[in-house]
Amino acid sequence: MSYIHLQNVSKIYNSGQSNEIKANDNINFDLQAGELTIIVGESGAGKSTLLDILGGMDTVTSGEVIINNEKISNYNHHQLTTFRRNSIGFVFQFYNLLPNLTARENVELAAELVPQALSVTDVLAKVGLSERQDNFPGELSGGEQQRVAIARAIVKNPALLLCDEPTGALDYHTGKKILKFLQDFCHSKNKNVIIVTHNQMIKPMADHILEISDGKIKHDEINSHPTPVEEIEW
Ligand SMILES: Nc1ncnc2c1ncn2[C@@H]1O[C@H](COP(=O)(O)OP(=O)(O)OP(=O)(O)O)[C@@H](O)[C@H]1O
Repeated sequence: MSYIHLQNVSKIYNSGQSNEIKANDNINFDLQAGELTIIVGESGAGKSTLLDILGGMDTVTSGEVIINNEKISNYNHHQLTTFRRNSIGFVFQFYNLLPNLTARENVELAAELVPQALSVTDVLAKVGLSERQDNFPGELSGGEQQRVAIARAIVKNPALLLCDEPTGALDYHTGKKILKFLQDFCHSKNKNVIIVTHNQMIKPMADHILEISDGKIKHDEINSHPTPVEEIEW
């Protein structure tokens, strides 16, 4: 059984109206446990919609979403909240940190949500922020803020880490470090990481590549020899 299974998944906005949009249009794919997956496509292709569905932040119009043997497409609001809290780490393009909490406090807040949290001190060390943990987000660089956001996501020890354009606000070298961290995290911990991007050049880093266009999966490829991020130029 695949770790993630999507069958005939559609998400239609403004259904039946003149401005109807098929953001996701009959999507089918399977992801195996431990895969780093890149979902790539142009702006408006339906990437964020798909990521939100996988993370239980949005619901499907039709179709089935099964994650770790749980049919989350049948979940009610309360079940989705529990699923998100316990199983999902989410990394956003613009970090979404709480500005009035220090780096450490941002991570602690997430750790308090779940029973299986990792050590806040260890996770901050892992992302290289031990020295900056008492700084507020406004005192940190973009790369440092994104590392706080990643620490906040992984301290929950989630089975599934979802990243929506995680390097979109970062310069080339900082972005590369963040992608290397995500690749190492996935492969060393055997976790599932899904990265949404419009950057075709980073596809070789993934174990699994899904190309999306007009809400449809246009290409589904397994890469049995992913390239280490440090060897990719873009
Ligand atoms: N809440 C909504 N109501 C109506 N239309 C929406 C809504 N959310 C997204 N859409 C539309 O669905 C389509 C897919 O949007 P989505 O955000 O998933 O694309 P994306 O590939 O993530 O784009 P980007 O890279 O620009 O973020 C777009 O046409 C968008 O305008």
